[in-house]
Amino acid sequence: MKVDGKHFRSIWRERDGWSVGAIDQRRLPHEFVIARLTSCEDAAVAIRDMLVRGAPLIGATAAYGMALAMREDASDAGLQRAYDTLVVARPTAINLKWALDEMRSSLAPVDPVERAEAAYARADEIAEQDVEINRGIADNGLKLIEATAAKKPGDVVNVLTHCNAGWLATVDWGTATAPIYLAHERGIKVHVWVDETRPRNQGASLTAWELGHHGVPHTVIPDNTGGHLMQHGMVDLAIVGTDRVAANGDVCNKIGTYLKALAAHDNGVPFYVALPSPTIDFAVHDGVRDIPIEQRSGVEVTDMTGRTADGRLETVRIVPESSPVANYAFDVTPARLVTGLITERGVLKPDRASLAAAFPERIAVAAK
Ligand SMILES: CSC[C@@H](O)[C@@H](O)C(=O)COP(=O)(O)O
Repeated sequence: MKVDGKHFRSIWRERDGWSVGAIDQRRLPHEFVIARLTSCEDAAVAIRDMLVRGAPLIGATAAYGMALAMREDASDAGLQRAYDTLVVARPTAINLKWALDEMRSSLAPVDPVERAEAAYARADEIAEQDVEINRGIADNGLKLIEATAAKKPGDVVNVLTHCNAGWLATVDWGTATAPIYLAHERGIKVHVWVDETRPRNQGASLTAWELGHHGVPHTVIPDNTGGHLMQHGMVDLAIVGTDRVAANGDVCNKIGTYLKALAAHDNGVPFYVALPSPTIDFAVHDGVRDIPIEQRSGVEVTDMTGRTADGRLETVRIVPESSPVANYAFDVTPARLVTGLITERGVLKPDRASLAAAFPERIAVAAK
């Protein structure tokens, strides 16, 4: 996607051929800063500290982290050590484990002398595959936006989204935003309601920044606004991303997604989830019960950072010093509240049979 006319992906191999460039997402929307990752530890810290975030990008970063690790120590022990370091960086997005499993199984049979080269090649493939998958999601989700547009000729299609499931959260295009970008490119009038997404404000900081740079009309709303908009016919459809979809179609995504799905259900607003197939976890049968929910530092809740009028970044506390806080980073929306899963292989019903029929090769892997 473009930033000030220049094409960027969220992660790439630098010109030196071995170090890895990534946009430091903690600094957006205030500053556009590129970070250079030069070790497996750098990649693990980038994921843990959310320099990079978003399920597919976490997976791609982990893949490059393995490649960086193979430059340092390509032995069997080194391979396992890199896997163990990266796999615990964040617990909820299953793309992390998916990418590491892919890397480990393709590298294990390779002679250690050739492992570093093979690791970069496989990491590049994982990144390219993400872009291709998201293009598939764009095509399949576009049909839903087109169908909505056809019902209100000349009118704007209003899409509500939560968190950032845009190109910054993937390698390119995004998942939830991919159909929106394509619809915009095709001349369909779309407008996006962007949930601010407390506590880290990925909607206000990242989705709004992305959409703005791409010229897509949008409005940032406080997280509590969606229900009101839906009651008044101001949302045609909701499209969100996901960090893990269980075999039964339950969807884990950024905290607050469940509440939006409830409001959508109550108001007859279609609620779609866009997902690349690596986000499906066939090993988890009941998402509400079994998907691990990351709990993050309370500082994300108590403190807010922003730019002052004279251009300084300032962090202020907004909660009384003595009040305890809780920071659950994700929640799970039961499949019964999801209208459809927008995947690279079509829009699926959120149930075991549909997921299994569309992605049989993933079941075999989960069963191993
Ligand atoms: C295509 S990204 C889908 C999800 O990863 C996204 O909606 C989300 O919840 C991101 O959470 P984050 O905590 O910012 O990594």
